[in-house]
Amino acid sequence: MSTTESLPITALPIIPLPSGHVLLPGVMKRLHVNDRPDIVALLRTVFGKSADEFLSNAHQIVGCVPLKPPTQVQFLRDKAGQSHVEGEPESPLERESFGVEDIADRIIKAVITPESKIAKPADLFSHGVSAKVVGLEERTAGGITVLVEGVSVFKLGRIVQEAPYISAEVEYSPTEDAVDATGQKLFLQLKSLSKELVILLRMSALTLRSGTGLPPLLARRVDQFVSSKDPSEAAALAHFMVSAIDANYTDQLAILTAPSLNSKLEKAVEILTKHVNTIRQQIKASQKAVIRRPDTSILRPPARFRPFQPGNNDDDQEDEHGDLSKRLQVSKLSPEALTVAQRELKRLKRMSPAQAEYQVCRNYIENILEVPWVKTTDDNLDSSMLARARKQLNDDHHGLEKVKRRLLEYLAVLRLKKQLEQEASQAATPPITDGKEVAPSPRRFQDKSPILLLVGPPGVGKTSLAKSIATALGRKFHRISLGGVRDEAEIRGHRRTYVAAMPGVIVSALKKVGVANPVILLDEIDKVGGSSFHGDPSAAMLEVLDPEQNWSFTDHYMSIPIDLSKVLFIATANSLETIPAPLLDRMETIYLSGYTTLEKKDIAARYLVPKQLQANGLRPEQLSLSDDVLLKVIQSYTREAGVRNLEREIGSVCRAKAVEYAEARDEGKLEGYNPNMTVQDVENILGIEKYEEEIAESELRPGIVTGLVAYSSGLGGSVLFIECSEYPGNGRLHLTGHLGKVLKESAEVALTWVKSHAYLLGLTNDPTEDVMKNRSVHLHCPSGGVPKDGPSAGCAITICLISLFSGRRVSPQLAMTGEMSLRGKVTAVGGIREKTIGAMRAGVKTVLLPDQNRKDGQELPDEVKRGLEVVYIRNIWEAIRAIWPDWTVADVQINRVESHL
Ligand SMILES: Nc1ncnc2c1ncn2[C@@H]1O[C@H](COP(=O)(O)OP(=O)(O)OP(=O)(O)O)[C@@H](O)[C@H]1O
Repeated sequence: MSTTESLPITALPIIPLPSGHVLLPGVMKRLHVNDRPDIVALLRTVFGKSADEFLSNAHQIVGCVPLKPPTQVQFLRDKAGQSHVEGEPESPLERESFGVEDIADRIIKAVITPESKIAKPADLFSHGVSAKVVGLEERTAGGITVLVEGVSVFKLGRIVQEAPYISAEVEYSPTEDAVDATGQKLFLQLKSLSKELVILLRMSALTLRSGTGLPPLLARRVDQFVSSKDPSEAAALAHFMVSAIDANYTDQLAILTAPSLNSKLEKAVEILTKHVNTIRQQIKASQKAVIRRPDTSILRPPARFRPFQPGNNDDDQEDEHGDLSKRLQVSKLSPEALTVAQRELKRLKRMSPAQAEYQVCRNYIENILEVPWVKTTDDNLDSSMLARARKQLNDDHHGLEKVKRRLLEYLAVLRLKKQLEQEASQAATPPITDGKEVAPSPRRFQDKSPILLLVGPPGVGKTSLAKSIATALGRKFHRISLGGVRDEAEIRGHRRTYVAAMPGVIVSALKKVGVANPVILLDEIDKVGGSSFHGDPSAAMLEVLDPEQNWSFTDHYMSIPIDLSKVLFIATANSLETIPAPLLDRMETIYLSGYTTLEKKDIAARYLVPKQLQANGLRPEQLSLSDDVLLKVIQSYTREAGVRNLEREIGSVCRAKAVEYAEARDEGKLEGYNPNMTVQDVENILGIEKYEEEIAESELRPGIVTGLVAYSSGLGGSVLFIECSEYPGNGRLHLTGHLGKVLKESAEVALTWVKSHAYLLGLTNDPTEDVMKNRSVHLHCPSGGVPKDGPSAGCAITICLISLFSGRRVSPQLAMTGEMSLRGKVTAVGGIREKTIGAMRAGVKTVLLPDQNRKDGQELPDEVKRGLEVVYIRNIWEAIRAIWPDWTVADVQINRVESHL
């Protein structure tokens, strides 16, 4: 739109614009005037000297005329927007700094910094723009700023005056044409380019650090301004946009002199397109730069602490992605795992390594790739498997016949199942697509073999049995120690949302062995913590150990179902008491009881001595340990159900002998070295005896009875002395010796029974007399520091009280165990094997066992059967008869009276 007709002025005072500046209609411009007496004179004359005069003359129009572009030199601008003149490029760097391909050959010589000078009429460009002076400002740095607003384009005519300022006749350009169809198209193009530019400038405010971006508020305003324009304002939009982007001098001059609206719009579209492309490139380049040099100074340690990382650049990142993709292609994953891994890899490719999430995602993919989803080792399940397994178990372990038999049964079943599986899979051959193996269908044969639980005292060979099974099967072996696991996350892994999240022990074990069918030993399953605020680890074990569920075990970190059905789990425990019932229910228990002295001697001779000789660098002929020596070590230096301490003591003996041998050899006195070890040598090497025969020290007096105890900690069995003493009192029973509740109750039951049968026993003269009248009894079990509990001392306490009241002694070589009811009935107890072995070790000759334990008695080791006389009793009367065969008082009562209540 033109305002030509409303402007009658034909001669205008002219402000020559500073070099490189162009004013366009509708646009405001600040002109910094410094050292320009011509402009100061113009302003004084035209607008008066005072502010009031200026305001009253504010309608005055001036002509703003740009300077002619130098004809002999071409202006070019570099990326930083500086003007340069054409010339030969001096270096690739110089060429690079322009980054404009089409001027690559011509290029740039020097930076032009035009000094302000008083322009002459000859310097003026042919066209200019009439403008309103809308403001004047004094500058702090000196000079003034003139604010002008462009009104209309004119052609410069005759110069009317040259000094003190230029004044010239002007000829306004004709009214602009109405917008035709082409103009309409160009206008729309210009509008959309303008909008795109605003968006790009907003984006660059986020990505570029150079401050080229547009603040959001301003961007919105510009956007609104552009949107509000209609085709009739096409020229105004062109002027505004070309000025706003600060297009180069020649382009602005081209707009100024455009002969028609369409050519102006065409030029504006061209300028804007160029500009939009440049900004796009800048944004792209800046994104690359972010990837190349992530500005993560906050996230990273300072450079001097940073380890050297070779080639931390784009290529490395692409290598990493390529490497992961390759591994993904070759790894055999389950279909679910493959889908997840592909999805995560896609996510990873979109991320910048500077993002914290990048490493998390990468670790996750690595973990998926490391888990053996389908890879297995071939089981040695051929026809010779059972014979081989039997040999392996026998080679590694002495005795344990029952356990070995059970393990062989287990392996036989496994083999039969495997055969069935093979037959089934042959019948339904898996589909092959594109030569690739198809993952097994979820309805395949599931191996639901029971999970074995080996229970027994420490050092009886539970771990080594599991290892032997793995060797016999040819499977990989891994041991997971569950002792002290309190946190469910240790078994199931942490969710990935946590910092430093990891998979749980089960997945870690699979990653370590690298196959899906290892033998995994879950050691010390009885020491897994119960439910707490950390979750319930034993509940997590339920899923692991349930053959019905564990084919789709879900680790919190992996969150993909993992098939554990091919894993052979073997658990070990020292006692069953702390294992939760549901967990116990899922396992098949195999008991391993402690070894007898003779068994230990055999184990030592066949396995431990050769092992320790080798460990200490001795040859078999350089040390010989006789049976006596071994027995001495077993009986005087170890007291345990297993053989771990025994192995350690044998190790000490071997070391001492190794030193002796080495010294003899070094001194050349080998002929004086004696490879045979004597019992005396053992005492010299191992020091004074740690354990002496307990029976030897016990005195024979009324009120002392030898009971039997099996330690719940799995330490085997031993004897337990029960001592009673009476003192004048009011019938009180005083109990000491760290006794548990059940044991105390047993003592009360025993006292009640004795009181009620005192007359029959001949302890009182009158059936109505209280045997406890005027006396109190103190019952004590020595080793007061060791907690004792359980009902099995009932019989022994009763006998102890009877012995005290009757004054009859009980032989210390006679021990007894059995729970007693209030009717005097002796009932079954546990741990018979441990108790009898302990009794024999302590020098006991006769044991009284409940008749109900006859079956356990029959299964006792031959050595125990030979060394101990076992008497089975059904009630306390039978016990009395067995202990004091000469006591006739009670004899009469045995079969007639069982109970007096
Ligand atoms: N019957 C046996 N024959 C040969 N060696 C044995 C026998 N029993 C145990 N050993 C040996 O005793 C040592 C300890 O055994 P192992 O580590 O298997 O005990 P464990 O029952 O697993 O103990 P814990 O409950 O403390 O883990 C091993 O060196 C093992 O070879």
